[in-house]
Amino acid sequence: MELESLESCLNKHVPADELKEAKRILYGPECKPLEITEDAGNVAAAADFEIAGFEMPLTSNPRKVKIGLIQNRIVESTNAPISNQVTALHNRVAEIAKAASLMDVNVLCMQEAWTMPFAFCTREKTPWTDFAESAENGLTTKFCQELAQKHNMVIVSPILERDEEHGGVLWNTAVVISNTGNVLGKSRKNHIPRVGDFNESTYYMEGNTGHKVFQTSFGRIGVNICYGRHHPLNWMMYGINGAEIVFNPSATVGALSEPMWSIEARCAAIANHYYTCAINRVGTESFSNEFTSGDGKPAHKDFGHFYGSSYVASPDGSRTPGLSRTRDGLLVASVDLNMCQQISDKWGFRMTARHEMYAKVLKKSTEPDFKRDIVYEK
Ligand SMILES: NC(=O)NCCC(=O)O
Repeated sequence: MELESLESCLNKHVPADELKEAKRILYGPECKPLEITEDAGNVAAAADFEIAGFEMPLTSNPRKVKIGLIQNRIVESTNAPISNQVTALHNRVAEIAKAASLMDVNVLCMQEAWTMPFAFCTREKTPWTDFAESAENGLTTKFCQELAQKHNMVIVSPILERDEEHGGVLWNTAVVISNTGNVLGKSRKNHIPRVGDFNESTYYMEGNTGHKVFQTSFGRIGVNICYGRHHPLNWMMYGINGAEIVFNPSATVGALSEPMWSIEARCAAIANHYYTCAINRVGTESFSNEFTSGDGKPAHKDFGHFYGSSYVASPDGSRTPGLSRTRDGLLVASVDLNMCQQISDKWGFRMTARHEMYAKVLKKSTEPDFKRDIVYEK
């Protein structure tokens, strides 16, 4: 049986008088519970998903924004007709987005490739490439444009993109939709995993949209998709472009990455003076045909367990508890964007970063005649 969450385990087993101090050390300055409105609670209960809300620490001069993160299982089996799978996921996300709207969420983000099973492990081209859609005018973008207008929310929608203008090639892309319903633009996944069952280079190449930051009515946002979270320079560039919130829509499994999950996005929030939002899907997805991991172990039909645990981290080092490891959920975090500037003024990592020094040596290190600066005893 899967553990429900780290927090449920701590709450159950750590004595009450020590729990507060343990959480301060683990999670930093306290995130206070945010009241779940009765209507939002009722939607979550009826549709059987977790809803959790937190108010993250505030500055003396707050500029508040509410972020919503959705994590979910796939709804239909992986061999159901594609349109049934996509429609079922649209319906599921519409339910959760309704609760987000009842919590006055301003910016909502879904998990990586949210309209499909995470089928890239199979390395089969069909039927999975048929899930790809145009970022600008595909069905899912139209669905999100309606949601954005209806709920007055910015929506970040990570999909498998088919780029019709360039020969129909595929990308792993997040579409950013303004609360007006207009498509603001798109951000493609920069770093493609080649680890374990994550064989995504079979489907698409490293992204070519750089580190775009989108000015929305609710702050400047960037999207660093999944495996990009292992790359500190990738995180850094969104900060250099002025991001105040960076979303990390992901799909990752326990055996591979769980000990890294709570650290990487949180470190990025601290190092770059912005909020980070780590989102992971939930559940175990099975496929009809066996696949191997190229490691001599027996062929198998599933990836293992996607462990959810979505959370938000603040530039002040605090973080929310994670959502469940097993259930669909909506995490609502009320954040204060002025924290980005105040923490930058306090810690001064931009001022002390010495980028000019690193820029030179980094450039040199990519050249074929580069020699490492190692000192040997004579
Ligand atoms: N989707 C994806 O890039 N997963 C790679 C595995 C990981 O980064 O944990």
